[in-house]
Amino acid sequence: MSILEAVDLKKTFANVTAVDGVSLDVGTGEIIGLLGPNGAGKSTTLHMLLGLITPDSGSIRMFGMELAGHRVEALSRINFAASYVDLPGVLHVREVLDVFARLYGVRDPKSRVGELIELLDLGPLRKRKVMELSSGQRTRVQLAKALVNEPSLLILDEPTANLDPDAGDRIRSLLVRLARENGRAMLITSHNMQEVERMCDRIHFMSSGRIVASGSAAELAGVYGAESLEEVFLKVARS
Ligand SMILES: Nc1ncnc2c1ncn2[C@@H]1O[C@H](COP(=O)(O)OP(=O)(O)OP(=O)(O)O)[C@@H](O)[C@H]1O
Repeated sequence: MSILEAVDLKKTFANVTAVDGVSLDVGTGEIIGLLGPNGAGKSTTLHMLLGLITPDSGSIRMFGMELAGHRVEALSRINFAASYVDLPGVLHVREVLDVFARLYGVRDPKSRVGELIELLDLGPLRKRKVMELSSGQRTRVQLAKALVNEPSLLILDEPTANLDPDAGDRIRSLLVRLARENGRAMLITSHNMQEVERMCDRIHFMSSGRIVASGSAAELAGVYGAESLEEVFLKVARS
């Protein structure tokens, strides 16, 4: 079942065309990767899908509803994590998760927050202020926050950017498990090609605001005569 369908999205800031006709869809349990060089338009695309900025044109449907007319209902079923989004720094980790659980109307906030603390290995940090955490620790809190409402669609802008190899590996395994076992759909951006190769069912390469290549990692490697996704990236980015 299609959870997200975006058709022909366009966004221009002053004289910069950030997104120029992007169409994509995400189905139940699918992990879709959005790749591309710096400035390609990935975050702008995600921000339009999240309703944070309004597209100049194009349409977005989530769970069969037009986002523009059903924002509250659609957005209550998705969630988002990015390292550049600040969480309330003076609150303790547990308090932050509790606030978001209540904002999303989670039925039993206390037990959901307990589950997330366990899932993201935040036990030792639960009584620490968010502003005192390292960037990698904050990333784990961001991911816990993104899972608080058990979203059907997770939008993740570089979900493992600040994580050490061990924490990154654990988070990738967790996200893949949530997709495969719980049917959560995900749309992620990443500059880590091994991560994308391991996690994503389908990949879209963006360049100058457009999707210029799409397929599984294996399909893209075949099309570009490359041995790895990293090599595909270099060929696409430099072509
Ligand atoms: N609020 C804004 N005002 C003006 N220009 C913007 C704004 N947001 C993004 N842009 C421009 O739009 C283009 C796409 O930016 P975007 O952040 O979507 O790229 P990205 O693919 O996410 O890049 P990165 O990999 O560096 O995060 C860039 O040229 C950027 O400078």
